[in-house]
Amino acid sequence: MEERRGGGGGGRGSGKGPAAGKMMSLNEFVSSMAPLIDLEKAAEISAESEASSKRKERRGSVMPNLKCTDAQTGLMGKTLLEFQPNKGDVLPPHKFGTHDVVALKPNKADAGSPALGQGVVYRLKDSSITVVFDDIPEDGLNSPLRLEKLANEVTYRRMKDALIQLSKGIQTGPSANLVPVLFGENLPMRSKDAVKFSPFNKNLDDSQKDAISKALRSRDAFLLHGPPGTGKTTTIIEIILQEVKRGAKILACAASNIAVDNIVERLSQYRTKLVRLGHPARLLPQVLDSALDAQVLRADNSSLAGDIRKEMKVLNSKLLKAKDRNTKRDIRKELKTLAKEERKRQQLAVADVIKNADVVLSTLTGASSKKIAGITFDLVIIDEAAQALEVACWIALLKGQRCVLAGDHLQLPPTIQSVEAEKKGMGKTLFERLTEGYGEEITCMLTIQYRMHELIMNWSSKELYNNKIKAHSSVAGHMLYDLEGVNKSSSTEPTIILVDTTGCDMEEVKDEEESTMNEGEAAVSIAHAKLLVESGVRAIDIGIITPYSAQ
Ligand SMILES: Nc1ncnc2c1ncn2[C@@H]1O[C@H](COP(=O)(O)OP(=O)(O)OP(=O)(O)O)[C@@H](O)[C@H]1O
Repeated sequence: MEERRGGGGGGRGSGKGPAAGKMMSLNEFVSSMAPLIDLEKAAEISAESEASSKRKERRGSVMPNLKCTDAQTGLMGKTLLEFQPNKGDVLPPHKFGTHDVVALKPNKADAGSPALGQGVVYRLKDSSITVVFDDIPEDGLNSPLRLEKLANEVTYRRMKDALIQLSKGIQTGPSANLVPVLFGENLPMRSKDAVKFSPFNKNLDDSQKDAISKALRSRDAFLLHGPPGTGKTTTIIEIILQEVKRGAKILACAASNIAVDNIVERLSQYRTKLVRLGHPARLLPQVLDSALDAQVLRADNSSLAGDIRKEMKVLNSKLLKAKDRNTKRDIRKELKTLAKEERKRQQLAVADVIKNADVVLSTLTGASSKKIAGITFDLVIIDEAAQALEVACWIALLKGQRCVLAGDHLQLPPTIQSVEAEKKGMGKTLFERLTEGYGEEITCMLTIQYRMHELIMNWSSKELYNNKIKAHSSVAGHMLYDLEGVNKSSSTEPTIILVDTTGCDMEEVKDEEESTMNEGEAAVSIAHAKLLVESGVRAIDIGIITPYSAQ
């Protein structure tokens, strides 16, 4: 049995539901978002590439004058190149991070000149940077080189593609029933009876169990509202396990690689058949075993492909030695047939791994991978959905019949670079839009938090969550001096210290990139951190956060 939420009326196939009118229509969404994607793309590209080479060096998005010091094959057959500075022992100051997409160019090449290769940053040390390339750049590696951080244009193309698909192909696609609900044309539905389940995680609290039961009842869209530390990811893991148990095939996504890896890591503790899509250089080492490339390498079809490659190597050396034209022609023909067979075997191996997986995990943009094109998922789960652009969510949502979005729209929204795109609504998330449109009909909020002392929690609980959050007894009164080796002192006894620096002659200044800093306040933070270390707190357990990079 099924019931429709929102008080009878309207509903699937019967025209507009009551939510229509207050929710944005599909047409409005598509026509307003398309130009905003262009604005955002232009903002990112101009930030990265319009600056002069020297300015980019100063900003740290170009690393000049490097030498290639090591080349290795590894990481699932890909090539790892290590670079070190030509002058001195340490890399210049830079803003490169692991996972960044970079272009390798001759050091003196013009700004727009073609790259020797494009890769992903794999490892960073003070003295070297290691980049993974799918193919080894053929030449130029012996001369001075530079690396340039690239703007990620692919992401914008994928978002545009999702918009195009959304505007035309939705009547027949996997998400044909979901789309009208997410645009307020049909009302959300759920099965009439509560769903009973036997949890895999025996520690779940009542608010988590309630949310899981409601998610399992939902026939289309469900929102899991998780304030900080309330076990949103813990709850998602249980939803995935319960859905797999009842035979669902799931696509689990998040905007960032790190959030996806977090789910992979926690899910790997159970016996779930899962596969993680994405470039191996972008994955945490502890999830590499779940990576598609790793599973493909272990597959039968893949070892057949390997045998074919060996055969091709032998033929290639024969070809080099062959003198007779006819022999050469025959070898080339055979090589062509083998190459075709090798590609087919690789594709079969990939398709097998994906077909056998109950849970496929990727970033939202990664969900546009050809490897899962044409696959329908029973459920699409998006973690950190309140920090993801709605257009990016659609890349994944178009592949699913139902969705669970987990997040907290009362925390920070996604970062938008273009001021105009932000003003025109690009940062409004699907999570927030659905919360406004359907509210509690499709939402469940987790209410017990497992991270903060209750004095820290009280402010946000009161201001943002209607006083509904309770601290679990394991954390409600925990103190720094409860940690092993930490003494009671004036710095470890207080739960919160607010330092008012007004009138202390601590003025803000701007650095050359117009980023703000305040040396006096930095000194206060450092002094406090030192006091904590003197009281026995491990330096590695202290975090210092500031809103500006210069600070
Ligand atoms: N029912 C529970 N019993 C005990 N500990 C729990 C429970 N649920 C969650 N936790 C713990 O609380 C912490 C936060 O959980 P989790 O990472 O799932 O929350 P989250 O809401 O996703 O976090 P974030 O605020 O970072 O988004 C973790 O250390 C987790 O092990």
